[in-house]
Amino acid sequence: MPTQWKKSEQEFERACKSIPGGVNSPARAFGGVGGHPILMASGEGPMLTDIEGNQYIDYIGSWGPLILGHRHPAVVADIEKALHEGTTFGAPTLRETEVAELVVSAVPSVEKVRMTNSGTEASLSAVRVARGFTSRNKIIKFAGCYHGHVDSLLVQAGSAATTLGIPSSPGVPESTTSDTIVVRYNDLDDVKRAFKEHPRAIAAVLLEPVVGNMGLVRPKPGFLEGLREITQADGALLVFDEVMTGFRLSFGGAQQLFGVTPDLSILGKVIGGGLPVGAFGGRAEIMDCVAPVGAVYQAGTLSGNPLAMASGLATLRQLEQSPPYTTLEELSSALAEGLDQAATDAGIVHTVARCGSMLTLFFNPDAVHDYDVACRSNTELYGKFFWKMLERGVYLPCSQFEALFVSAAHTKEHIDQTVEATKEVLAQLA
Ligand SMILES: Cc1ncc(COP(=O)(O)O)c(C=O)c1O
Ligand SMILES: N[C@H](C=O)CCC(=O)O
Repeated sequence: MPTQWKKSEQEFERACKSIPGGVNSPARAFGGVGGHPILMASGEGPMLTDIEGNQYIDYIGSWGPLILGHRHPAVVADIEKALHEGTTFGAPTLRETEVAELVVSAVPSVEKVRMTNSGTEASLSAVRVARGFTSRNKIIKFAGCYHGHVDSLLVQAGSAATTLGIPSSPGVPESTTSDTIVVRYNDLDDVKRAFKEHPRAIAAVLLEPVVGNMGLVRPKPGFLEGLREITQADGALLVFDEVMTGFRLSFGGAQQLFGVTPDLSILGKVIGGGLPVGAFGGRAEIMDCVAPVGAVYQAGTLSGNPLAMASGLATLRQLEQSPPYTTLEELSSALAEGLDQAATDAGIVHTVARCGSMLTLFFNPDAVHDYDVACRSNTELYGKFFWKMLERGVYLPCSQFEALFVSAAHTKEHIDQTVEATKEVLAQLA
């Protein structure tokens, strides 16, 4: 390790003695780029500072939640206020209703919403509700989509499962995944085939409407609309996992951007503004299946806890009152164009994919529209690119199979600096 990361190396080795792989989530382990993770100490706006004082322009934003950047003053102030009132009561609070009302007003599919502590919890609860509501068991998921570490969905999952080459995890019994049908993203024929094989047996089609977990992959025109038609015709539920895209691609998420309304939505990341939150919501008749109104059991000691609700509420209010989406679009499109041009100038085979403030520079000759194409990317080159960018103070995803996130705290100067660094690095790697 270069000398500026000596302390990180030592501290990471120390962590490995008491934490599996030294990390509390495998996506942070640098498995896709080699070497040790850098331990971070603080964040401010779009910048991260590591434990040795090195600074980075941060394009991770904690893997998506920090759309306003680190320590946005309005978010910090509301968390501090909540902290002084009490961290948890195990009883309903006003903030929970306020967050729920905001989500209902913003997200087209959501008439009622239940809070959880993570996207994983929200996904597993949404699947249970879909099964309870339809009295069917089978679930369609798409190769390369990631919905958290839910047993029944941990099949050909994207994110670190792809980075680390774990197509299906030991510890997940076949009996748990036998009702999971995996089909190809952006391939309506594959979906139709599954419905033909299992008529009126499929509870839900679950997907990331824009995928962030095999790198950024956009839905082809007509794909989401096609899924809406197929599910409606069969009586299956359409479930959008908007943990990454919710409140990021627009205030109403990908469903608002693409004009396709699912039956259920899964939320996380931005909705917690950097504290642990997930949520699932949908039409009232479906959500009323959930206990205590209905019989589908779902619960959580700390669900909707005051600190997380304060952080989420402050973030959502900020997004509603000063929408950053036009600025995010401008910054992100300038970044995508800059990366594209830098790779073209260096003569490096690549393709850039972007939707709003999420994007990926794939070292891949083909437009990436599904998992198989994504997996043909040059991950070795990506690893070299990642480290050289880090040396220049740009913190990118530590895997080819993760998206990069631009925040409202980034400025044109940060984007220009990043593009300059990319030009230098790719010229060296050509
Ligand atoms: C689309 C998607 N769904 C679900 C999850 C799971 O969320 P969490 O990590 O909060 O459990 C993630 C991220 O991890 C995600 O990106
Ligand atoms: N891609 C993952 C989720 O979005 C990254 C976060 C994690 O699993 O730690």
